[in-house]
Amino acid sequence: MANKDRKVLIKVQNLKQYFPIKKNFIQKEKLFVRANDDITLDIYEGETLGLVGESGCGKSTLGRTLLQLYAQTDGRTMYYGRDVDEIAPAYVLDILNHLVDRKKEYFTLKEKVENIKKQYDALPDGDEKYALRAHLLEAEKHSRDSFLDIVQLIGGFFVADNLAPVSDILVKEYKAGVEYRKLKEKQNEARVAYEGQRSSLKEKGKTAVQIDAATKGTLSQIEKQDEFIKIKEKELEEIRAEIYKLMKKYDGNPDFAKYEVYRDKGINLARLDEEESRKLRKDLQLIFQDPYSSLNPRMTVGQIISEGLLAHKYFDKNDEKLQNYVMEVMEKCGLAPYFIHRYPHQFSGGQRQRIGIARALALKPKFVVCDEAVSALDVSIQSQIINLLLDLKEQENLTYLFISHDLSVIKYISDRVGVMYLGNIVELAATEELFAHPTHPYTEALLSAIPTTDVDNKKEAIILEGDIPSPIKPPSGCKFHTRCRYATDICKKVIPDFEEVRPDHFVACHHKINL
Ligand SMILES: Nc1ncnc2c1ncn2[C@@H]1O[C@H](COP(=O)(O)OP(=O)(O)OP(=O)(O)O)[C@@H](O)[C@H]1O
Repeated sequence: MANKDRKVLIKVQNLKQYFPIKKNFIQKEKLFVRANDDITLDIYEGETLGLVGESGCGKSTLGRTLLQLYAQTDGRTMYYGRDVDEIAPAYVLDILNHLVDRKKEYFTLKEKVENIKKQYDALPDGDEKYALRAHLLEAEKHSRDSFLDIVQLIGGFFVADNLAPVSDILVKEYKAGVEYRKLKEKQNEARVAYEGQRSSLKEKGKTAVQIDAATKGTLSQIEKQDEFIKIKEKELEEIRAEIYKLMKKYDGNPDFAKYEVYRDKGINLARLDEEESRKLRKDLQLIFQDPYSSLNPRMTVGQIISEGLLAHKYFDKNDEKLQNYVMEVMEKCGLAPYFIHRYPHQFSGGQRQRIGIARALALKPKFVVCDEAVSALDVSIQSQIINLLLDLKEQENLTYLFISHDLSVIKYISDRVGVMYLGNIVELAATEELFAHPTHPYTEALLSAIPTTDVDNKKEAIILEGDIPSPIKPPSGCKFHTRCRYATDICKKVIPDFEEVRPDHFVACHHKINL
């Protein structure tokens, strides 16, 4: 299936993660480790995306930033695993409340881009122009970000000269929608509790008449609430009809459809506050590299797996079903249920990694970052864990970001592979395509270093000259130019675009190979 037909789970645009460095007294400027430096990437539902690159290139940082374990420095990370009104983030209401000002702000940013563009176009090729290009790209990015903030929420309404009435009605709809959803959720919980109460009475041997009498009060409350929910539903429908009427006023505008396509139900992860992020954390899980240090030695396996389940209120502490559920997950992950009372030190490395996997998967996540998840294990155990991860992915419909420096593991497990160098993804393609046609010189060098048993077809390993440059002051232009055997003058000056060279195969390089 072509990527454009697949469902995106996470959409990353121009993501930056800079870590500040403490200033000393000789140092004049504030310095940053540019661990992720402008990454744009779609992660599709159900895929395993492999991430490779030398140590320190920013793989772990990317994984953790996507999970919002670090507050990202810049860029957009949109998540489509849940509807925006399910989480009801405050940022959405804030944008809807300030549509008029937001649009003005956007036009100011757009004008700034146009001015820089004019200066840029007037300059002859040369250093001054190259320097201005970086500035232009940055300004374009800010303007686009501001545009997307608005248009993703209001679509075609963007054409309205006066956004005040649009703002009013959309705020009304948003508030009513969130209230309605909450009421429905509460009502579902009340119904489950009611059924639970009835079946426990039945287990205690009560007759139908006795059960009816004991639960009559709860039932009448539920029915009353049903009436109230119906009223709220009607109110919401009326607001939506009003919105539709307002939309009719604008949909004849030739630009309406153009803006309407930007409407987006995703959640901007970086804009969530702590409580909102917490609600999503169960969806986004991490399996660590080191099965030794990532498990608390003072907790039993049962406690380790239950911890997240209790924190996210899947179960109550005294719920009898908790232990059964933990044992079920353990079994799925290849751990005998009677291990539940054992401590981590009583297990081998492979078994500990299974505990780490069970801990993450117990929460029924949608997206899992596996950060060097098998690197600390013996080769024979590695393949068991990889196969377990693949089986679980199928069963639970998971999406993986699989980080590894080991290309054979990446080749085996991934549907697509991203190659990172000094904070950027320099090449991205389907696994087979990438291994058959490495198009970035860095990928070519990485692949040439994989040991092979094919004696007749032995390719010579390409030795990368020089050290990995510092991510604090990375080389100008293409960051790989200091070690690239094809580099020319342009590579030192111009940041290469991330271009699609074949369907769904992207590369950032001025001298692409194997084309
Ligand atoms: N919390 C942090 N504070 C400051 N710098 C950091 C932090 N985390 C990572 N870095 C720096 O960011 C860069 C990228 O590190 P990262 O761990 O993401 O790379 P990696 O590709 O995962 O490497 P490895 O395979 O060695 O873990 C490195 O220069 C690292 O020193």
